[in-house]
Amino acid sequence: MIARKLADLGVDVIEAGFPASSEGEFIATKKIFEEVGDQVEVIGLSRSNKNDIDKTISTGISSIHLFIATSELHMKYKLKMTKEEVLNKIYESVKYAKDHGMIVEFSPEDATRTEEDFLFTAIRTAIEAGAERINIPDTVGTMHPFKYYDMIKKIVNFVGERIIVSVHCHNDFGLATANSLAGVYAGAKQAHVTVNGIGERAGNASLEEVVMGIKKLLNYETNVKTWKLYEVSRFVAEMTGVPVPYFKAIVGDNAFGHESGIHVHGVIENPFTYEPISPEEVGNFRRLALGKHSGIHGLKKLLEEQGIYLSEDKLKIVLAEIKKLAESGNKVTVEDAKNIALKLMNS
Ligand SMILES: CC(=O)SCCNC(=O)CCNC(=O)[C@H](O)C(C)(C)COP(=O)(O)OP(=O)(O)OC[C@H]1O[C@@H](n2cnc3c(N)ncnc32)[C@H](O)[C@@H]1OP(=O)(O)O
Ligand SMILES: CC(C)C(=O)C(=O)O
Repeated sequence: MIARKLADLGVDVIEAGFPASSEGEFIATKKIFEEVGDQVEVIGLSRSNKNDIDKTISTGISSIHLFIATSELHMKYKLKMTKEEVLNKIYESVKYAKDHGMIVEFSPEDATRTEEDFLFTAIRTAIEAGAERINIPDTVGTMHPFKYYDMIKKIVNFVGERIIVSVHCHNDFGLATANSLAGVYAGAKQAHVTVNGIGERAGNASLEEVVMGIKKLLNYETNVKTWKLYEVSRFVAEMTGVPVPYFKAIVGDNAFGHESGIHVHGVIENPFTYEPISPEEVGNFRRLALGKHSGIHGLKKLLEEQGIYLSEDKLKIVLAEIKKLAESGNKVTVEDAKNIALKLMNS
């Protein structure tokens, strides 16, 4: 169901699963390919070994994302392999997948903590074996945008026009979106993202933020129908049981929420004063709230929407009541404002 939503949203690629990791992932990847493979590229994640590759191929998909770690830390403690062994694995696995007709994306896992010379050797090895996409994972989110920009720029120049460079950013320092945008600005043509930024630890770069950043901040185009972002976000939240944070950019319930009087006044006059994106553009909604920060303009508008028209003096009285209510720890609703106004009108 999520894959259908993503295909409809207009993403270019869905990484459907890791077929060798379980029967469920195998079936899901196969089914997703059968359901939406005619609309969107479906790719499967795989370690750099024959067993995982064979399993991925047997789902019927024709794109594979191969990865193996290249940092000293991961090679020594996790893989227990030498550099030479890792390079051999890269060459053999990419070549094997290519010989089976796959489109190959290769990731040097933990790329951003990999010694530079070795990283370039690993990338060159993957390309020589036939990889057509190189993904540069910031596996534990330790880059910052300036550094990641420089790194991606160098890699884009190194691999040339024929190879697509991709970015994959984790959010351990809250920089996944910023780093993804820095990578795209440096020439990456693909970004790995997840709906609502869900993922291991602090999560991955969020689809909604990266898409809107590319569109509005970099002024590049994607194929994503941005007005469906909110709907997809909520669908994934419901299916996963992982709620969307209230203050989440783009798709959070408060992403277009305004309470402060000065802001609400600005938005009433011209929404662009306090909304860099219009809520409709991402399928979200504007929410004007009442509270201790409210001002006359916003209160007037909310009451008039309820059919209540008060003089300036009366509005001031209602506003004072609202602030008092809010400051005593209550959440103030439009209904509260309406009741206060009606009481005043009848007194
Ligand atoms: C940064 C990332 O996101 S990487 C992708 C993360 N995703 C996953 O891990 C998918 C879910 N994983 C799983 O279901 C399981 O971990 C499996 C099926 C992949 C492997 O399970 P197990 O065989 O029980 O091994 P386990 O997970 O404990 O250890 C991983 C093994 O893979 C090896 N390995 C890790 N990465 C790679 C790689 N890219 N290429 C080859 N081997 C690798 C490790 O060295 C270790 O090998 P060992 O068993 O010989 O010591
Ligand atoms: C497999 C790779 C791309 C990964 O998920 C990571 O390094 O974070």
